[in-house]
Amino acid sequence: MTKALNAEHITKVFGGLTAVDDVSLHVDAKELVALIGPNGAGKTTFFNCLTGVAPATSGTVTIGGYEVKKNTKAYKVAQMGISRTFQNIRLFSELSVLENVLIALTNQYKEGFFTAVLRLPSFYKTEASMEEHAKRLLKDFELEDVMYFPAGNLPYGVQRKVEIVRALATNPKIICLDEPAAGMNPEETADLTKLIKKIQTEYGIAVLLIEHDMSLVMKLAERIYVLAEGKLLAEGTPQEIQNNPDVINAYLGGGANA
Ligand SMILES: Nc1ncnc2c1ncn2[C@@H]1O[C@H](COP(=O)(O)OP(=O)(O)OP(=O)(O)O)[C@@H](O)[C@H]1O
Repeated sequence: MTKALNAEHITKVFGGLTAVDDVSLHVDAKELVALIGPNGAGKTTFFNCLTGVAPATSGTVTIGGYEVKKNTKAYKVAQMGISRTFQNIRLFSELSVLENVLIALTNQYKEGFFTAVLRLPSFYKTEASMEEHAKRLLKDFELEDVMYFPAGNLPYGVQRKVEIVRALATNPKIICLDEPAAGMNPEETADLTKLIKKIQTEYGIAVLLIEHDMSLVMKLAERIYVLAEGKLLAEGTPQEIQNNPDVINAYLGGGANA
């Protein structure tokens, strides 16, 4: 089976600091994998290498079997089938929830230049299909009640949810979520857990999850990779990771939210 994501020997150097050091990781199609590690371990930097936000110093990334060429722009990498969320919410706060999702859909509903400029009938048909698609997604994730609200006015947990649905709207092979539960209350975290599971099982999209909330990770992940000081410390099932002495020493025993 083609892997949703295959990253081999990724290294990222900032000046004198090697933030990610020869890390290889893969996510199979429809698999849910977590990447954990103490603060500063290199998790977000690794995500940035995967998604073209800050290209790796060395190493290769393939998405759905296609290699990401060096210096490919982040939006081109996204078009190859990887989408992500950031630690800090990056919605268009003045726009409505619906408009935020519509923006993410535009790549899938491309219109010819003349069709758009001349406002030919197919332009309006495409617009209507996009809106229907966006509303279907919002309904599916129980966001239809807030779809006309400015995204920036919504509670934090709801904004996070909108951001994930927006990432889903690009029709990716894999979604990378960077600490989606950070700052959420227990009720919001429970809702988020269901949402992530739904992306994997009902939408058939692979998920790579960075998260400090260990109960969420242990509940959701099929496999876990552990980073420490930029290096891959361990890889295994949740049970193997929980019982790995190196991991307990470096992370779970180090005051993490276990
Ligand atoms: N743009 C940058 N320039 C220089 N150093 C950086 C840059 N980005 C990250 N770093 C450094 O790289 C290391 C890894 O940081 P990174 O944010 O990837 O860790 P993390 O595992 O995601 O941490 P956290 O769990 O706190 O988000 C840190 O020492 C950080 O200071």
